[in-house]
Amino acid sequence: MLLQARAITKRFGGLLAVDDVSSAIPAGQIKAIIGPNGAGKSTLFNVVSGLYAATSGSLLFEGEEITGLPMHAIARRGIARTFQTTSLFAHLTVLDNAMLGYRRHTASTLVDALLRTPRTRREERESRDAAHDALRFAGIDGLAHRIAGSIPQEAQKRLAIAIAVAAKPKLVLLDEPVAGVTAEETDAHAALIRAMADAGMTICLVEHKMNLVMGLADSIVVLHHGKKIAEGTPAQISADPAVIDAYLGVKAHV
Ligand SMILES: Nc1ncnc2c1ncn2[C@@H]1O[C@H](COP(=O)(O)OP(=O)(O)OP(=O)(O)O)[C@@H](O)[C@H]1O
Repeated sequence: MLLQARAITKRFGGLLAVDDVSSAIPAGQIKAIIGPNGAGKSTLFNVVSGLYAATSGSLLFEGEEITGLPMHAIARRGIARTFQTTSLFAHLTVLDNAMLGYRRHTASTLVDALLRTPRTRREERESRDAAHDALRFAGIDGLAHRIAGSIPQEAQKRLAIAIAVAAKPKLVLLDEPVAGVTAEETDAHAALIRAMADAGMTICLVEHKMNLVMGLADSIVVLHHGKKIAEGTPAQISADPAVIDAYLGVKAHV
């Protein structure tokens, strides 16, 4: 298993946002987390990526304990994430944003940077190459020198993915990758996510758009009031009465 979550619980005061959730993601799999608003999906992501410390439970990545490590340490292990709300540096270029994604591989200190040591120059070259590769992968290398805040929203979503890809991660956490994009663009994003998996990245995504989830995921975890109520293939999940009751049935009426 690439990632194992064991009995993860996250409490905010009196609220149990994530309640005793266990799951595992084998390398190469696309795992989706679904559930109604407030079910605890983003909170679980935030625990896995190190933004929040779990109240209890443990996380193993490549068999090693990562519970409680800070975000940058988790990123260095090879876990990248995108955020639901775009978290780009809007005033920087598309290329600069993608170069930031590569940071976990660089070791230059401020002194190196000021002295422009050979290490700094080599790392700049490497991160530029990795950033261009990631932008090409996401289909937006043509926008490399544009200001990130000025490109269309769909391209910004692609950039968020490119930033994650530039980190050359083993596991990518995608938080609502197609929120706010059109149906047509959703298909193109699905193809991009599939290409990430084909390139060797393991994917865990939170998404409300069921057509994307059902078409893409190898396995789905369903959360409801912080608890895992089901886990299985898209066919198993779409036929599960508890899931239909808690989520899919409700969505059908919206
Ligand atoms: N930082 C926080 N402080 C306090 N409560 C929080 C915090 N973050 C989330 N919560 C609460 O935890 C619960 C789970 O929220 P979470 O955002 O994880 O749900 P979600 O399934 O991602 O929902 P959505 O689909 O709307 O994004 C909610 O009741 C939410 O209000």
